[in-house]
Order: sequence, then structure tokens, then C-alpha cells
Amino acid sequence: MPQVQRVPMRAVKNVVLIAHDSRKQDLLDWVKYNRPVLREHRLFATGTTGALVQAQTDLPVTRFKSGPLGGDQQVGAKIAEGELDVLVFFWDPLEPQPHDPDVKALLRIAVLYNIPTACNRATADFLVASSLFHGEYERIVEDHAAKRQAWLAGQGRR
Ligand SMILES: O=C(CO)COP(=O)(O)O
Repeated sequence: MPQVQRVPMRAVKNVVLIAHDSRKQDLLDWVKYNRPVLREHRLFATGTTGALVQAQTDLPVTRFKSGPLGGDQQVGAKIAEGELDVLVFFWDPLEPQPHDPDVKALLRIAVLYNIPTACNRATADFLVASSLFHGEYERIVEDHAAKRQAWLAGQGRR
């Protein structure tokens, strides 16, 4: 079984924003509403989503290619390299996409690397309100990791 590398956590998160066309307005509304929190982090996006975020907010965004042109695959590769921390991906649940295999691959990689992933506004709201975006998550998780390590040692395991 291949091992997934655990990457050190960053306090300033690298957040990637992606939305399919029918959900772009939803994502833009969410970004505008949460601008005060998001401006404290680094934003990334697929091509068209990123262009819209840049045009409608003053938030700096690092853009990958457009999703259908390989952008989802670029994002997946960055996750595998430990360079992205949070995925906000408002994908379209009603229409098939020409690049559906890329969408599935990206969602798979996000699960594999334990990336907090929001696919709708309710979940995105929970993430942005959570300790993840406010610098507390690292401490909570490190505490948990230390306790688990001690328990494993007590069991004679590593
Ligand atoms: O297709 C996408 C994600 O699968 C999004 O790509 P765009 O941001 O370029 O529209």
C-alpha cells in the first residue's frame, strides 16, 4: 500500500477556488461575503473562475489553466505536491462536463491527501468559520497527533 506523505501545516492557507459555469455566481457571492477572511490567505483558482474573482474583488489570485483545458489536473498535481491546503469546488451536480474524468480525479486526490473540501456553500461556510482558517487547527491536530502517538506507543506500536 503506497503511503501518503503528511505535509507540514501552514497557518496562512493556500486556498483553491473552482466553480463550474452554473455555479460561478454562487462561488463569487461566497467569496465576496467572506472577503475579510479570505484576504488573510493565499488564493488560487482555475482559469475562468480566477478571472472572475479577480475582476469582481480586489483579491489577488494565482490562476491555473481553465478546468476543461487541464486546470483541474494542475490543481490535483499541486495537492499531491503538498502545495494546496483547502479546496472550494462548486461543481455542477446537474450537467455532465466534457472533462468529467478530470473532475473525478481531482476529487479523488483531495480525499486521498485529506484536503478539506467544500462542494457547496453550506460546507464552505463551515470551513471559513472553522479553526482551520483562524490559526487554531494546527494546535488541535498536533495535540491529537501527540495523543495518538502516545497511545500507539502504549500499545507497543509505531
Ligand atoms: O471546469 C472547471 C472545473 O472542473 C472550472 O474551470 P474554469 O474556472 O476555467 O471555468
